[in-house]
This record gives sequence, C-alpha cells and structure tokens, in this order.
Amino acid sequence: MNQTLRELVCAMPKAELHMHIEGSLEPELMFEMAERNGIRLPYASVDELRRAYAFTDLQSFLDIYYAGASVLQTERDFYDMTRAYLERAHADNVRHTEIFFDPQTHTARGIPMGVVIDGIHRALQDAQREWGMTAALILCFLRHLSEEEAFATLEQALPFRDRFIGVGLDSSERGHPPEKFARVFARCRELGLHLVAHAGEEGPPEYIRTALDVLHVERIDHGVRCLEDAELTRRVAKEGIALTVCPLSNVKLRVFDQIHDHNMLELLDAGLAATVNSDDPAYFGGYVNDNFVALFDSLPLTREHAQRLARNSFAASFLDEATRERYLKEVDTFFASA
Ligand SMILES: Nc1ncnc2[nH]cnc12
Ligand SMILES: [Zn+2]
Repeated sequence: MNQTLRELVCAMPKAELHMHIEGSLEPELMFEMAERNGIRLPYASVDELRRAYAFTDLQSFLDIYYAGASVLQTERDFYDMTRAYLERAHADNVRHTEIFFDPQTHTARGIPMGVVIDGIHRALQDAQREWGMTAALILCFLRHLSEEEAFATLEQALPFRDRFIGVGLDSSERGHPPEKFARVFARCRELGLHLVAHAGEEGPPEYIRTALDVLHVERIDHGVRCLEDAELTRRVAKEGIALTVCPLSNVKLRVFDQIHDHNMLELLDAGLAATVNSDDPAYFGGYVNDNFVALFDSLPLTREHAQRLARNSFAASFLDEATRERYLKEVDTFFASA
C-alpha cells in the first residue's frame, strides 16, 4: 500500500461499532490489576501470557479471555480498562464508539452490576468531556449460558437502563443459535433497546438469517460467512443491514488463514454495508487503525473504499440523526481536502 493511503485510513474520522471492552485489557494492565487485587494469574509474566495468545478457534480464545477478565474487581478497574481503550481509540481518530460489555462474566464472580457499569460509564463521560468523543454501551448476553440467565442479567441491568443503548449476543457461536434467545430479545425490543448479535463468524449463514428474522437485530456482528449464501447476501445488501467486520480477529481465530484471504473486498463488491472494527484489540494484535492498515496493505482496496468504510461506520451507528449527519459531513470534508 502506498504511504498516502495508509496515512489516509489512519487519519480519517471513523466510528468503531464492534469491540468488547474486556478484550481491550492489555497484559501489562492485567498484571497490574492482578497485583493490586491480590489475584494469582496462571502466567509468570506478561511475555508468557502473550505467548499463550495463539488461538486455534473462537473457543480457544474465549477460554483465555474469560480467565483474563477475573482481575477486574473494582469500579476503578473498569474505569482504567475503559480509559486505556478510549485513549487508543482517540489516537486512531475514532470519533464515536459503541462498546460491548459482558456483565455475566463479572456478576458470576460476585461483582455487582453497578460496579461494572459505573466504572465504564465514568470513562465514557470523561472522553466526551475531554475530546468530544461520543460513546455508548451495548450489553451482551453470553450465548453459551441459558436464556433464563440472560433474563436475570437483563433484570439486574434495568436499574441502569439509561446507561446502555442496546443488547448483543456473543461468546461460543456454534451450537448456540440466535433463536435460543428469542424471548429475551423480544423483551429487549419492547423496552426500546437496540439489538445486535454476533452471527456468521464461525457459525453458518443460517444464524445470520435467524438473527434477522427471529431476533430482529439491526446489525450483524462479523457476518463474514454471509457470502456463502447468495440469496441471503442479496437480502442483507438490499435491507442495508450493516456488518461489523473484524479482520485481525478473523485471522487470529482462523476464520481466514491469512489477511490476504479476507473477504472484505467481496463484501463491499456485493453492496454490503461492511465496517472495520477491532473486536478484542489486546488479544488480536491491534486497534482499529491496525485493522485498516492490515486490510489496505493486503487487499486491492482504494481511497474510495476507505471513504465508504468511514461513511458506513457512522451510517450504521445508533447515533441520533443530527449527530450522524454531522459525522458523515466530517468524513466527506476530510476526503475532499485529503
Ligand atoms: N469475536 C468474538 N466472538 C464471540 N464472542 C466474543 N467475545 C469477545 N470476542 C468475541
Ligand atoms: Zn465480537
């Protein structure tokens, strides 16, 4: 990729719509928290921990990711983790971010819901005040757990209803189809929450169809396997359903062998509203600009694709119309003068 295009994708204003805050916990901060909270990690050092980040599939990652989250104990821990992510995102010219969190990973260890949400929320407020960055929270249900447990989590979160804008579905995809959560998503819909779900990452295109038809989600997280089904691809394109794609994650979790094999260009050529995101940046080798650079280095993507990806990221956000339009104008102004 020529230098100018690399600089362009890094400098352009963008939104990030798919990142798990627990997946932004860098090993150094994890060890610091373990020490201050008196927790023993099963790794002797930061380097040893990093060496364990050699995943063979989604589950092999999730096992390490949930173990890592055990160091998060206090409101300050949730604040510090979120603050560190927001600083990285700000440096990558992220103007708006919609952040997933996995409350069940914490409440199952006895951490109160309020500690989790307050710590994250305070960091979002600081980012807004200091940099004008906009940010929102999306509560994810763990799909390897039951729908009853998802309902109980929703109940615990409702006192904090004004602090999250939607719900999502993550964790082990295969064997846990979207329809397992039909009733809890229906309830969330009644509550006026935005709805998203991971689908078509490791799971089949059928999971994308049922996420749309049964859960009524507004975006699909990942969705890269959509292209295996031509009719579904036409439908997702026609309905303008955005896909929050995470290229480095896809390579680390062996959805694609190498970044050169990634199907981002085919997704865009099929008219899909694809976006670029970091998923779990501390585990997958980079933040959102690292994902852009890897893609633009490896695929024949152009300046026009860059502008489209930046526009898609804001267009697919859950921002109010006026703010979304303001950001879209910022993208167009950036490209007109770049
Ligand atoms: N890529 C991913 N897929 C499913 N669940 C996740 N939780 C964190 N990252 C995830
Ligand atoms: Zn994800």
